[in-house]
Amino acid sequence: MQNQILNHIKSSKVKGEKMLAILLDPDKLKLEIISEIIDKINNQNVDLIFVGGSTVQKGITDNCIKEIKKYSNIPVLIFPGDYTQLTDEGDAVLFLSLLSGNNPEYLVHQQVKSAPFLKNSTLEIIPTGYILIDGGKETAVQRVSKTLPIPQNEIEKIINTALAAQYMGKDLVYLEAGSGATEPMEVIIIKTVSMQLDIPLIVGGGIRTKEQLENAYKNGADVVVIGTAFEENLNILQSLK
Ligand SMILES: CC(C)=CCC/C(C)=C/CC/C(C)=C/CC/C(C)=C/COP(=O)(O)OP(=O)(O)O
Ligand SMILES: O=P(O)(O)OC[C@@H](O)CO
Ligand SMILES: [Mg+2]
Repeated sequence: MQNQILNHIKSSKVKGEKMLAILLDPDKLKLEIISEIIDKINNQNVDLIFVGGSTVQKGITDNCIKEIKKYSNIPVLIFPGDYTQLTDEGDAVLFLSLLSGNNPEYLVHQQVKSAPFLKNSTLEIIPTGYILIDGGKETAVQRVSKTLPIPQNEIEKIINTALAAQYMGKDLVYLEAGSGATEPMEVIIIKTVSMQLDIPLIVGGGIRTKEQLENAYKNGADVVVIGTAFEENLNILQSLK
């Protein structure tokens, strides 16, 4: 069905049902351990599985998602660092444009390079404004994209960038503090951005505790993404429930 996953995210937002996404990085996932990993995700209120990385070896996302799909019915969204990560094994792609930076490669060229694949693809395409916020240390996204994050105190710029995403027709905004950020972004950012947006808001980067998760939800995040904390402790989801 067209827009199935986006519609699910939108209707959850309307109902106030918060969503949790777990980020899995194909580079770090040996195929042999995927069944064990999925076992830790199933039945833990995980709504979405994101698969991607800033740099992923070409061609491995395919087998990684195939393996995930053997053990789980949770929708798989490709969260691509570049167009080579696209595969029809996924259910949808967060069709990112890195709006916080001024590198045309990540604003539009990666998207152009993905068009020949996407025109014959079954992936649901979800246009997403991706906004990198300074999380206190240099991140993989920053290194790969050669762009600077927006400082947390430039709140007007963050709001305006998120609004511009919505006006451009993006279906989602993703506020990213960077994978493994020492601290999640200040909740005031989530709050002010979410209050001004009509479209759903994804928040990720540095979220490790139940309190941080709840704070993100309370302040208006519709989807929270957890990657590093799960990589470091596969049993963490029990304590976040
Ligand atoms: C639209 C298509 C086909 C591609 C989008 C390309 C764009 C605009 C990417 C944005 C910039 C970028 C490099 C995003 C990466 C997002 C991501 C998957 C982050 C999670 O991975 P990390 O944890 O940061 O990276 P590693 O763990 O691989 O170091
Ligand atoms: O790895 P963490 O810090 O949980 O961040 C998740 C995601 O937002 C990274 O792109
Ligand atoms: Mg990572």
